[in-house]
Amino acid sequence: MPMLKDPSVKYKAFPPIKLDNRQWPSKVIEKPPRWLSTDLRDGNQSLPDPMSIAEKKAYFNKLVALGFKEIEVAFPSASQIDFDFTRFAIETAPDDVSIQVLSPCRPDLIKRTVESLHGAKRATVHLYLATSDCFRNVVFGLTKQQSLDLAVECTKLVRSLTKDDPEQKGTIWDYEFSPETFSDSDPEYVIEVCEAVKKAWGPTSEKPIIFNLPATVEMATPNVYADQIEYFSTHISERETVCISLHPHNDRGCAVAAAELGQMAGADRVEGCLFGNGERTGNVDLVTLALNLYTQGISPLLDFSDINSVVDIVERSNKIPVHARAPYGGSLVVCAFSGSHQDAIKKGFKVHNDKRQKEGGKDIHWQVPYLPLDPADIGRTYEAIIRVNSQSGKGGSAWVILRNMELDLPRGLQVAFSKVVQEQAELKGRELSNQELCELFQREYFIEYEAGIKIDPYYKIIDYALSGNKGGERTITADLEIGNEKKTIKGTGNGPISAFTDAISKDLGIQAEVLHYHEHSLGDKSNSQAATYIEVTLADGSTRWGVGIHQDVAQASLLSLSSMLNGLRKSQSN
Ligand SMILES: CC(=O)SCCNC(=O)CCNC(=O)[C@H](O)C(C)(C)COP(=O)(O)OP(=O)(O)OC[C@H]1O[C@@H](n2cnc3c(N)ncnc32)[C@H](O)[C@@H]1OP(=O)(O)O
Ligand SMILES: CC(C)C(=O)C(=O)O
Repeated sequence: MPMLKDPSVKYKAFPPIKLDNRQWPSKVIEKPPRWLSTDLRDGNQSLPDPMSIAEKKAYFNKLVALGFKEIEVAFPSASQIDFDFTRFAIETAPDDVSIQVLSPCRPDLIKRTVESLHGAKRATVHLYLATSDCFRNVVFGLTKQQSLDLAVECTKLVRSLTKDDPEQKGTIWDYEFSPETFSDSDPEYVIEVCEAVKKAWGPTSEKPIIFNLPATVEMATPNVYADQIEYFSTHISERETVCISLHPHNDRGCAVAAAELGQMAGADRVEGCLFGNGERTGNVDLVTLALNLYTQGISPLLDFSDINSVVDIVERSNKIPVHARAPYGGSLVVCAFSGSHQDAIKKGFKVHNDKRQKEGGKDIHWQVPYLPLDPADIGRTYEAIIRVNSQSGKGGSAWVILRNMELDLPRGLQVAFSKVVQEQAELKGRELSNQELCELFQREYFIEYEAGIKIDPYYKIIDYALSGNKGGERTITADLEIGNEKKTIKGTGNGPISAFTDAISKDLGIQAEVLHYHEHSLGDKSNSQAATYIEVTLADGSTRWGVGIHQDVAQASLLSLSSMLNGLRKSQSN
């Protein structure tokens, strides 16, 4: 069945909400909402392969560790497993964590649900009843008044079994009512039902009733949901005795936007799942909402410092991978392949780290191009940020060499090495790992370093002696191993480098004039090594780089010249 040329015959645009003088567009989110995780209920009920008890327990413990204070753990009347898991949660929850459970407005199921909570320190009974015309007519066959009466009768039953029952005084009870399909309901009718439910429950400002307003199916643009929330917030009476909770689903891919605009519209609480698991296209992603707050400078009061462990438990429990591009947690979201991004990120990190060093290492405003968040804040390593393939530029491979070998390549050498990398990346047709890049660098410049591979250069410096002449000239006598032969070369100059280039000119017949020289120390240990980078102009006018690493700076310089000789020989033999 192909798509309709005129879909309007089958699909109707969602009508705008009549909301005079809407305020939410000019509002800003200034604090985190009350969070409720429904991973173990709405998330779990939607899984092809539901969590085992062991997986639920591990997930529950992770939610507590992340800082959730309200956790919907089950639908206890649905199965013995859900009932028993509710008991586990009741028995293990910290005193400040409220255990929430869901029940439909069916008295027999409500009684079973309340039974599952016996002895809880804190518990929330959550009832739901759809209020849209579609559900009321198609699923229940009830009139508006009958649905309202059912919601009131069930609320009174919950009250009689919980806060009004002397046997239940040991539990701090909360009550949540969801006009299910709120996003497709007549706003005035929802208010009518909730006013009646509120009257039946009897909330106070200290113990507000939770009205959870679900976009059970996301039906319209996020601004419409915000209008619906603001309408509810401005029309419900005794607003101070009400906690407005959001429960957006993601059918149009807008759940995060809907949840943020809904908070701007007055909501106090958000229900969702980690990385957006849940029915169909999922519930709103609580990780994204929390870290969106964080990158606005607002603590979400949830701890995602080890985001990889969150990804791990979500994937293992749901048996559904977190999308590689999922905000903050996706495997590809803190890495850049394209050259201009890598270049900008590398420069951004340098500016940031230099500024931070000047400030004594304290945290400063984060402004690194393309990275809205410092990956380290959520436990992600910098190494993974820049990865190299055929789309990468000089900055990417230079970043990898810097991070893995501590070699801060001068720009000219970055350009030269990037050509070598590009050739390899195109040859292999894939990303080059950090190890492959470091080995490529070693082989290209014939250098060895602690964690690297063994290199067998043709030109080796075995020993050398420097002597000073009158007038400040220096003479070098260097013992080389060239292939399998030993040879001593001798030259003079104003320093070791010029003396050595003089020696290779006289005794090896290789003209090399130093064009650029850079050096820096490696590591912060007192016996730290020196890295030197030399670019020379050869007799034919071409240029070539050499790299040397040694504790002695002079020796490192000579090694960079022998590196250049080896590279020259390699290019001539190719
Ligand atoms: C939007 C949501 O995610 S809501 C939560 C949904 N989650 C689940 O359903 C998971 C757990 N549910 C279950 O295991 C089962 O539904 C049970 C055990 C609770 C009930 O099973 P059954 O009695 O066989 O009913 P069934 O699953 O077919 O549910 C449909 C019945 O519940 C009624 N119903 C549905 N929602 C509600 C509600 N909120 N309040 C009252 N009745 C409701 C329907 O009208 C229908 O009644 P009918 O059979 O008389 O026509
Ligand atoms: C039970 C309610 C809150 C629900 O899950 C939904 O409407 O999506």
